[in-house]
Amino acid sequence: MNTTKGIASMADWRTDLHLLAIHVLSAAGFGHSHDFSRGLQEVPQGKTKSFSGALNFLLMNILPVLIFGNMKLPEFLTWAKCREIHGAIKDFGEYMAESVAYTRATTQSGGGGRQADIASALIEADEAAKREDKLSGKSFGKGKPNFLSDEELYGNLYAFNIAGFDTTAGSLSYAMPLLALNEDVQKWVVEELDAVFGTNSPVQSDYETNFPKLTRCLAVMHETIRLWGPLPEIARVPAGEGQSLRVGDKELFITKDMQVSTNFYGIHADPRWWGPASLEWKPERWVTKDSDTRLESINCPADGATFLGWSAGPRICPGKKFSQVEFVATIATLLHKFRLKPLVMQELGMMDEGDAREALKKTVAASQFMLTTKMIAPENAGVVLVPR
Ligand code: HEM
Repeated sequence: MNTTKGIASMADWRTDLHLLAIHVLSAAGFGHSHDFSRGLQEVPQGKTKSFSGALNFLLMNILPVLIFGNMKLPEFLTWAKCREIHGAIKDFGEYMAESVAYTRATTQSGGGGRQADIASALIEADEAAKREDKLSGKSFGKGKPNFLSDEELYGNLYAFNIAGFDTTAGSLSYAMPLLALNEDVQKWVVEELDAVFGTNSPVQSDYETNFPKLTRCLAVMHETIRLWGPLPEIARVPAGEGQSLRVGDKELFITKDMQVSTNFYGIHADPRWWGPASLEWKPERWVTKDSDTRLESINCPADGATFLGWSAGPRICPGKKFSQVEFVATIATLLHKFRLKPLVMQELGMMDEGDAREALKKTVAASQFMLTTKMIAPENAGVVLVPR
C-alpha cells in the first residue's frame, strides 16, 4: 500500500490497484514479470514514459487520444498536451512491438514459446495460421488471410490491455471500502481463507487446488460488480437493416440508425430479482451450500437474465476468468494477513472511526461514470490495513 504521504486514501488505493493490474497484465498478458516497487515505472532510454505510465496516460486521456492521436502537424505547431499524446502512443506502440518481437522469436525458435500469457497465445495462434496459409498455398495477396496483420494484432493486444486494466482495478477499489464498512463480511471471508490456507500464505498456493475453494472471495467480487461494476450499461446497434426486439408483449423494430442500451445497474438493483434488500451489499446472497457435501458454490443467475456484470452472449467479456483470478488472489492475500478498517483522517477533520465510516460511505456513494465507474473524490476517505 502506498503510504508515502502517511495516509491510505481511496486515491492511494486506486493508484496502487492500477499498478497491481498493470503488473498482472504485463505478466499474464505479455509474459513479462517486473519488480513491483520499480519495474514498470522505470522509463527506459529513448522513451518518454514507463510501460505503466504510457498505458495509464492513454487510458485516462482516451478522448483526446482519439481526437488528436492521428493529427499530423509539424512539432512546432503542436501544443504540449498533443506532443505528450503522440509520445505516449509511440512509446506504447514500441512496448507492444518489443513484446511481440520477443514472443515471436521465442515461439519460432521453440525456446520458451508456449507461455501461459495472452500475447503468446494470440501470437502463437497467429503464427500457426500463417504457416497453415502458406502450406495450403493460400496466396498472401488475395482474399482475407486467416492471420492478423501486425496492426490488427497490436489492436487486439491494446484492447486487452485497456479492457483489462481499469475494470479489475476499479472493482477492487470498490471492494476495499465495502469490506472495510462490513466487518461481518470480512470475518465470513476469513473463515474460508483459514479453512483453505491455514497458516500457509496464499501467495505460494496452487491455483488449481485452491481457486475453486475460494467461493466467498468470488462472491465478494460478484456482489461488488452487481452494484459497483465498471460499466453501467452497454449499447448495441442492430445488424444489417435492423432487427425486431421483443419487449414484454410488444414487438419493436430497431432500425439500423438506432442504438439500444441495456441498463446493467437497473437490472442489478431490481428488487424483483434481487429482493427487498437489492441495494444492500451482501456477498452471501451469491453462495449456496450443498446439503449433502456441505460444499459452497456460486449461485449465479442464468447469464443475461438478471446479472450482466461481464455481459452475456457472443460478446461476453473474454477476460472474465482472468479478472476473477486476479480479484480473488488479491482479496485472499490481503484478508489472510490484514483487517480492513475505515481510516481516520484527522487532517480532514475526522475525530473517530464513526466519522471515518461516514466519510467512506459518502465517498463511495459519490461516484460517476468516467470511462469506468469511479469515485469522484477518492481523496476524501481512506481504508487502512491492520495486521490480524
Ligand atoms: C472486473 C473485471 C471486468 C469486468 C466487470 C468486465 C466487463 C466487461 C464487459 C461488460 C464487456 C462488454 C461486453 C459487451 O460488449 O457486451 C467487456 C468486454 C471486454 N473485456 Fe472485460 N471486464 C473485466 C475484465 C477484463 C479483463 C481482465 C480483460 C483482459 C484481460 C478484459 C477484456 C475484455 C475485452 C477484450 C473486451 C471486448 C470484447 C469484445 O469487444 O467483444 N476484461 N468486459
